[in-house]
Amino acid sequence: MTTEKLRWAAEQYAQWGVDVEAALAALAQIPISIHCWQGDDVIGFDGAGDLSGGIQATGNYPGRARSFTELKQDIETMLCLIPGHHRLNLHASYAVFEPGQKAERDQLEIQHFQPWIDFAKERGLGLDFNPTLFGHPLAQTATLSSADETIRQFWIRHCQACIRIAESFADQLGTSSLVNIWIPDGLKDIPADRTSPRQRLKASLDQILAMDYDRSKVKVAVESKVFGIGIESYTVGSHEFYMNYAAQNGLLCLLDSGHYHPTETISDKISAMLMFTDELALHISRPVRWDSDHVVLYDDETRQIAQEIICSGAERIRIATDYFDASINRIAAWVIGVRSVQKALLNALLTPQEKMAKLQKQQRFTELMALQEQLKMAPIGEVWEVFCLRQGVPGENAWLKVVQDYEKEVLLKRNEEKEEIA
Ligand SMILES: C[C@H](O)[C@H](O)[C@@H](O)C(=O)CO
Ligand SMILES: [Mn+2]
Repeated sequence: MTTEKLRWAAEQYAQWGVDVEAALAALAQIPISIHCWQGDDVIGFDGAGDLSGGIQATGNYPGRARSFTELKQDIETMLCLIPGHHRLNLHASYAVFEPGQKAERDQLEIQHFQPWIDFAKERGLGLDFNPTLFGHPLAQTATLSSADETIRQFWIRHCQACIRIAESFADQLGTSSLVNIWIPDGLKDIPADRTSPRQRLKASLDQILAMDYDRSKVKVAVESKVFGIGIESYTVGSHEFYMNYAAQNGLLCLLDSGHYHPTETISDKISAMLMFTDELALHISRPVRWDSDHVVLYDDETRQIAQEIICSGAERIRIATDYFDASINRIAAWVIGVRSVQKALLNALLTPQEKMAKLQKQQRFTELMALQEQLKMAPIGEVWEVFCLRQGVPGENAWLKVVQDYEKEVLLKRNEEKEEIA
């Protein structure tokens, strides 16, 4: 039945000159860096402090992962429901300590992440990393832009420790690791001095990058933001700051789709940024009114982002997901979000891009619009089902039952059991 369906779908797409098998093969080669923090509402394991920094995981759905063991179990369940081969994106706050062991964030070492490396090695996953400059007593006011030198140096040491740890990820897993720096520094109301914090942030980044590390193994990215809760009027790490800093220092500029003004989209930025840099990093999220970190859906902007990724060359773009929804089953949130990104990438791979670019160049906009609308009725669902089948994961109508069974057998029992330690 599936073969018949794929044959019929392939015939439909062939009318537009699209090769379905080539699209399926290309999709299987595009890794998504899946964020670990959807599994536990960005709390982490080091108990340093409640989530802060102007971000929020809203909702209180039962069964949140409370330890490495529980989060690993949830990630394993999630990975069985997502087609393809991907990467795991960790935050430094997910350090795994032996009972009674602890380490401050500026003292973190590879031993604190070896359980994650072993997990990744067993499953053929790459690991990406994020210094955690929030949810900590020394992140209450500012971090890399702090006027308190002791605080600023603490966070510089933390970022340098994370680069050293990521270098070991790359050594042990044989794939480079992205270290993405995002800081929550900013002000609730109108600043008197926008310049000095930015001068301190620049000095901090210069000091971090002065360390000796292998730039073929560790790719450092910097992530901008327009505002956060409690820092509505000014963020030190603005897009203009990081876009220029990244270009001047050979870093990746990371665009988070929830970090711009409500009517501003990152899809339009991708081709412009890649005119002037070799690589770009993305956090695909879904803002609703603000950087609300809603689960990514198969919507217009996600499809546009995917279109730009495929047109620009997926090998130049590090794709990651970033959202944290605590109002629904957290494994379902992962599965829906990552599969939405993949569906959007498949849609882009099934688009007759050259044909459409030619219509634009010839200013045949009537035909272009008609073709764009016609393609919305194309049978992508049949092709997606075959992709899931070939990748050994349940199709659209089957994966939720697996999550619901897991919820009954595992997640709901967590509330009855005491919290595990490791
Ligand atoms: C937890 C992540 O580091 C965080 O979401 C950051 O990437 C971000 O987008 C903050 O708004
Ligand atoms: Mn982000």
